[in-house]
Amino acid sequence: MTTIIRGGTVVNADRAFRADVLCFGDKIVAVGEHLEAPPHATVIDASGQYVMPGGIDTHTHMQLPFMGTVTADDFFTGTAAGLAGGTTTIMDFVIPDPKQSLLEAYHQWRGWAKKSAGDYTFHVAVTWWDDSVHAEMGTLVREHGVNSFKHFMAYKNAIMADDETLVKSFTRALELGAIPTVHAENGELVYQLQQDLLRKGITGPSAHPLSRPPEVEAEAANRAIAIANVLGTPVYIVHVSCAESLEAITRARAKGQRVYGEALAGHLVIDDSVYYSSDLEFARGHVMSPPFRGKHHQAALWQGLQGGNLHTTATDHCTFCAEQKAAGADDFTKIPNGCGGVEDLMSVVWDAGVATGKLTPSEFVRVTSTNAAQIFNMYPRKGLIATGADADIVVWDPQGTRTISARTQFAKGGFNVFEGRTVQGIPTCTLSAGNVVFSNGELRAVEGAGRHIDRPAFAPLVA
Ligand SMILES: NC(=O)NCCC(=O)O
Ligand SMILES: [Zn+2]
Ligand SMILES: [Zn+2]
Repeated sequence: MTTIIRGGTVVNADRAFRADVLCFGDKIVAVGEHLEAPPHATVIDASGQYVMPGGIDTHTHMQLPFMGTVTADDFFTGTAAGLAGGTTTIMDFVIPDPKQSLLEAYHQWRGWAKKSAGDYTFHVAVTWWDDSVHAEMGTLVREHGVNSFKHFMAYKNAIMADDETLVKSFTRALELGAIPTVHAENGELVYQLQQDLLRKGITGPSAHPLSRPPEVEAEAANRAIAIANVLGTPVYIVHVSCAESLEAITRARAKGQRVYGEALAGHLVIDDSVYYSSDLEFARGHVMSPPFRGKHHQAALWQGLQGGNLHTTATDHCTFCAEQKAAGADDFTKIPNGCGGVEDLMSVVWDAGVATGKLTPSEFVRVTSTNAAQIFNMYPRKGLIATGADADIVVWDPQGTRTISARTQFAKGGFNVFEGRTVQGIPTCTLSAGNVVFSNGELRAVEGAGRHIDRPAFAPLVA
């Protein structure tokens, strides 16, 4: 299939320029002014629009078995929703049960992901430790294109990694040229605070943020950063939600440590008032960890993105419907943690970032794709509009608007944390591997068309 995108402004992380983009098969084969195209080529008119690398959502959970249930979006519906929003690659998580073989879990997730409509790749969680985990990390890196390992410092009595696991896994990741990543929350403190709140009879969703204050996140972020510093490993902190964690990252980076941070679209624009709604279904719908925070944390996160101390944007897309969330109607600790957003990531970051003047279009590309591609070693295949790169492209109308609603979204779960928000900046066309998969509101996602993206170790900018 040959496609030419004519008359737009190509935006890369380093510059923006007027050019046509010619795609053949799954690759970009030419970028330049007034390109010739074969007569049978599909022509996309991008005049007045931006032509940008498709988004990379560094943090999703499709079809995740979690807290006694399974997320509403599977790999087809979740990746298809991403394509509708201009996100063409997701980075999902293999999460082995404690004592489960990492390789067994990896193959399980690879099987589930075969139905993906867009490209995908996996971080693998290290939830326990013994010599077999050490060995399987090596196999995953050398034979399966995994170069990042996730550590949950929260979720005690489930998937929480203790300090021994963190130290041993970080050490192993360093040997292998892989990057350790952490969900930074002190799981013991969360557990104790939860029990305390339940004892006091505070059982509703408003207890959720009380059990996970910023200090709980900051302690874990500081600990992970200190461990990484002692061992000499890079470290990537997922879903940084508060000023205190960002301060830890900023301090470490100022001393030359390779620390990277991810901001979620939700944490950038939603505040903790959602937990105090009298509509308990609405409040439960927002239960995710770390929780939404007070407004000054949002301002800090934007400064982190602007100042280069936060690097990527993501959603932690992890959808549960109201019935699933109702499992915690009498006990907030039983509400499945997670919210959606993969479909809205690009528009929410553009609307609140670029349309308000906080980010330039090139900075937008940097934080929605290029940095992710570089940190996780998919660059220049992903995160760049250039000859030889994957034809994962979003044609972007910077003036176009849309009102986000669960009623019109492609994602499952029947709920949207951005409900009612009118965003400026929308995709008019998305190409995935050279195929038009979304055009002017029409989703043409194909089940199984997505590919697994191998990520070699020793990313040049990181390891
Ligand atoms: N974030 C969340 O609440 N659910 C998904 C699992 C995780 O990332 O912690
Ligand atoms: Zn997490
Ligand atoms: Zn997550």
